[in-house]
Amino acid sequence: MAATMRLVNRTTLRLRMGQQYMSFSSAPKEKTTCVKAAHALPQTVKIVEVGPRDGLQNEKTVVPTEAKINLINMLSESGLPVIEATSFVSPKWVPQMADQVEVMQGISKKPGVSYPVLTPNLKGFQAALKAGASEVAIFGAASELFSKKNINCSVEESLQRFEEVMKAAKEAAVPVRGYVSCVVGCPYEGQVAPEKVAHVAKRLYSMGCYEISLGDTIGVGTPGSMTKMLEAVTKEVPVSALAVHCHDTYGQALANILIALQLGISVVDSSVAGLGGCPYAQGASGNVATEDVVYMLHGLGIKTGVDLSKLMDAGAFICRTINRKTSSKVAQATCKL
Ligand SMILES: CC(C)(COP(=O)([O-])OP(=O)([O-])OC[C@H]1O[C@@H](n2cnc3c(N)ncnc32)[C@H](O)[C@@H]1OP(=O)([O-])[O-])[C@@H](O)C(=O)NCCC(=O)NCCSC(=O)C[C@@](C)(O)CC(=O)[O-]
Repeated sequence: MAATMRLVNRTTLRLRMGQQYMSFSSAPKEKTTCVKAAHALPQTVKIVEVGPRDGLQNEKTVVPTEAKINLINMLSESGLPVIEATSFVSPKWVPQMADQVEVMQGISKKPGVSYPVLTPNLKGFQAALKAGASEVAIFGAASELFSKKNINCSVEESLQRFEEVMKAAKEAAVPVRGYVSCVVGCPYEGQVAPEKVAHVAKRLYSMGCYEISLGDTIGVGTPGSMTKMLEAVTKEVPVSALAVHCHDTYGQALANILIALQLGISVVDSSVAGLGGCPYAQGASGNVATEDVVYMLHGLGIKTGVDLSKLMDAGAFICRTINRKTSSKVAQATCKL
């Protein structure tokens, strides 16, 4: 037993990223980490459902537009306040999102629900506006190599592009959310320094993003590394303007979300049935399942406004349609597959 424990402690976790293996040695550095300022948990949490975009963008076979529209409509009926619907990116880069206009025009927009879309540049922003989007998200990264692979420019160049989007968005009175990807680890660079994340988050906030979503794109974060990263970011951006976006590759997402809640964050991104992954971060698994987040939050007495049963119906629908097994533990446990 003791020998096994020593072995586990020495184990370097490896995440397969295409042909590369990045190492994330964990335990020793994190032993000294503790949550310094635990806030009272929030009474309500806003869940940002990213399944129709982040969840589906990585599917290899094209998901029929009608199925995407049905999924979004079912999610709207479950009480979710925000549903990221699609992205206005190049169809050459992400073919799965090529039907963005049809999706935006086909969904039944429920009053009170917002349907943001991703826009990497001015071209995407203008197309999104024309298709009826009333909220957009720009997406940067804390890692140079990921930025290059994902949006074909450096971090600084991306921030300059985003300034153009922000200017146009201000003129059109469109709210803009900002993402920072790779907030604890990058598939190409390994560990990412919390200061880099804080720098990009601050820039996005300063240019006018009303909310900054911190993405553990490849799901390597632990409560230790999340705490360090969040402590750095909260020095630069008010906690009320932060969200967390956790992928669940190493099964740490719920623990990481709980850490974020304890630090005062009350906006959580998640994906129904735990679908997803980023096309430019091969090997990373989907987002934390929305069903599991809702179950945990309700168990903590935190209000979300989400009807778990209707949410699970939406998860079951999309899993049947794309012939995938749900990653939601709650759906598995209740046999809503
Ligand atoms: C940003 C670009 C376009 C740069 O790509 P580029 O090739 O450098 O762009 P370009 O300006 O040189 O233009 C090349 C072609 O793309 C067109 N183009 C240019 N812009 C657009 C646009 N907006 N919509 C449609 N078409 C566009 C443009 O018109 C031209 O067309 P062509 O003349 O060759 O026919 C490209 O790299 C791209 O689309 N990348 C998107 C990648 C992506 O969507 N990744 C997944 C989302 S990020 C993510 O998942 C992480 C996140 C947010 O979830 C958080 C987390 O988990 O951490």
